[in-house]
Amino acid sequence: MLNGKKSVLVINGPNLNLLGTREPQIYGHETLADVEASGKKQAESLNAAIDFMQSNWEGAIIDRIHAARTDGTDGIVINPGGFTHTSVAIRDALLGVEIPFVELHVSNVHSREPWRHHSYFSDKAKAIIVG
Ligand SMILES: O=C1C[C@@](O)(C(=O)O)C[C@@H](O)[C@@H]1O
Repeated sequence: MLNGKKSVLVINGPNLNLLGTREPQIYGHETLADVEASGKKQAESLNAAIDFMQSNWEGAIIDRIHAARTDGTDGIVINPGGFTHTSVAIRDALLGVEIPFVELHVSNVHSREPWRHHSYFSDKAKAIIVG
């Protein structure tokens, strides 16, 4: 809780800073700023606090997750980008802080290359949003 409000942390991993220009046929035309603005609006309508971070660095994402343990974060929404399919370390960070998380992907990873079907997060996520 943050100032009496439920608090959500939204983490976007590598290459998601390029949303809007990156392979728009897969990821669409909305920028990360657009996505964050609509998340902010949604949080306001729910009287919740929201914070956003994006990084292309695995360690920076892990450090932010660790900080969430003591900054009042109640839940995390994470799009780990390419780290979805590789990162035991980000998985361990999420499990280590014991904050419930939702896994989110802009594209439907299950309709793409077979190696995108495996996620290090899905079995521990409270919910999964794809596509
Ligand atoms: O970077 C990304 C974005 C992604 O997480 C998505 O949002 O659809 C899917 C991943 O496979 C990919 O590496």
